[in-house]
Amino acid sequence: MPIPADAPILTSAAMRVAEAACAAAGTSLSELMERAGAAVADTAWRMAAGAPILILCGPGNNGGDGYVAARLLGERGAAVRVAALAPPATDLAKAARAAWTGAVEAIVDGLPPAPLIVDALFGVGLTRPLADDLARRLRGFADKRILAVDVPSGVDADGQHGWEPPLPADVTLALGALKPAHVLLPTARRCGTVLLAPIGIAADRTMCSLPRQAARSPDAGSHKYNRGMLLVRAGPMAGAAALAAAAGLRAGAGYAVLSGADEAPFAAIIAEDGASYAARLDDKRLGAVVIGPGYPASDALGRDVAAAIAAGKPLVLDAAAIDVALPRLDGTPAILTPHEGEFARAFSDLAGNKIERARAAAERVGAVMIYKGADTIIAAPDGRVVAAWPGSPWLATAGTGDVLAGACGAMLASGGDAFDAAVAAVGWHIDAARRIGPGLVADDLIRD
Ligand SMILES: NC(=O)C1=CN([C@@H]2O[C@H](COP(=O)(O)OP(=O)(O)OC[C@H]3O[C@@H](n4cnc5c(N)ncnc54)[C@H](OP(=O)(O)O)[C@@H]3O)[C@@H](O)[C@H]2O)[C@@H](O)CC1
Ligand SMILES: [K+]
Repeated sequence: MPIPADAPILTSAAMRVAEAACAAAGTSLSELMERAGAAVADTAWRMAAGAPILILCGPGNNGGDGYVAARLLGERGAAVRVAALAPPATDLAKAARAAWTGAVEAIVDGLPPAPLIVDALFGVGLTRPLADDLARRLRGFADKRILAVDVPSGVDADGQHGWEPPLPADVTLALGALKPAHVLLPTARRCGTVLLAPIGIAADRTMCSLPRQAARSPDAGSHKYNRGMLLVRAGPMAGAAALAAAAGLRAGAGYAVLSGADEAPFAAIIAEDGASYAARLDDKRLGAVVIGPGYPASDALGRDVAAAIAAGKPLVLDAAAIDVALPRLDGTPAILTPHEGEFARAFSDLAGNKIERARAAAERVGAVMIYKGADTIIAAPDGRVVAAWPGSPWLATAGTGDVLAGACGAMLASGGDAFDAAVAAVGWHIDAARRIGPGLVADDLIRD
């Protein structure tokens, strides 16, 4: 289920702002609809490969895009039919309907299907779940190829309601920008391959999909300390911290110390007993501290986290270390990596979709949040968001969170912005998982 990299994500309200800005800058809304319809027609043309196409049009501008696409496909010689749910209700959709000279069938039981169905029923203007009889009729097309215009109809584009569409798409053509529903579960799974038609909208980029990761190569002036010196503090389950330290080296740290452990997976990692932890925290060359992997809540964890915060080093906090650190962070640069259960425990009062909750948590704590899951969201206190859907399903296995924490440590230790470090670490983690694929165990991520 690929999705365009580094693409803007806009809510329906932000789409309307962008649309108005376009109009103010001289591009009419009918021109935008023409561009949208042309992009739908191109995609449908390729997907149909000569087979007949049935376009289902709704009453709003999503339906308007469908009528424009029908006209353009007809002009190209495609075998295209149109069926409408209701007459067009907006001026733009009325004009698009009027320019379609073919027949308009009704969406009723027994409507003959076509090998390709274009779903132009509802886009960002959906305000409630679909009526039962419409949902039932749409389910009847489930064995056809489905191209959804903007979002699969029935989906709440803003991702506030997890309404699932009766007709999941093989391809969804997002118009102008991605929408939260394309990157958040459960709806992201129903969008198929997501493509983006830019249509000339100047979209705000505060919220984007995960960018492609450039290879991070050391340069001629690099040495082990300026590539990033990383300290991983082990708890009772030292294996998890060892995974984090090894991942830190693999992700590009120049030097990794594993404090409080007898052995490490690589000879290149300095494994030492916990007594020197305080001295390590004082080391001026130290770039970041990772604490939490394999370290359940205890007085010792509280002391170790407090010492790390007092040292003022950039922190990566995972698992129980998140709860311990929250009341004390107070401006320390940090990346927090909660999974669903940890997030719910720490931020049980926050409401909204996953993006909004991640953002609110980051703002409250003043630290970067990597809210993990198949639809990982990275949020900064200043409102920036990167959505990492679809990740790799092979990461759903023990130890991969420890590896991510170590990768965050490496990116943070090399200096720079904590949000950029978190994005780079999530990207590194997903790329590594995709290279390995079936049968992945967390240890594979640190091998090569
Ligand atoms: N933004 C842009 O830059 C561009 C946007 N473009 C396109 O416009 C789309 C947005 O269009 P839109 O705002 O007209 O809304 P849309 O999704 O067609 O539906 C609204 C209609 O549906 C109705 N309705 C709602 N829920 C319903 C339900 N459950 N069951 C039944 N009816 C329901 C609602 O009526 P009401 O709620 O008043 O009853 C209203 O009549 C966008 O996704 C993209 O495709 C492009 O053309 C170009 C550039
Ligand atoms: K649609």
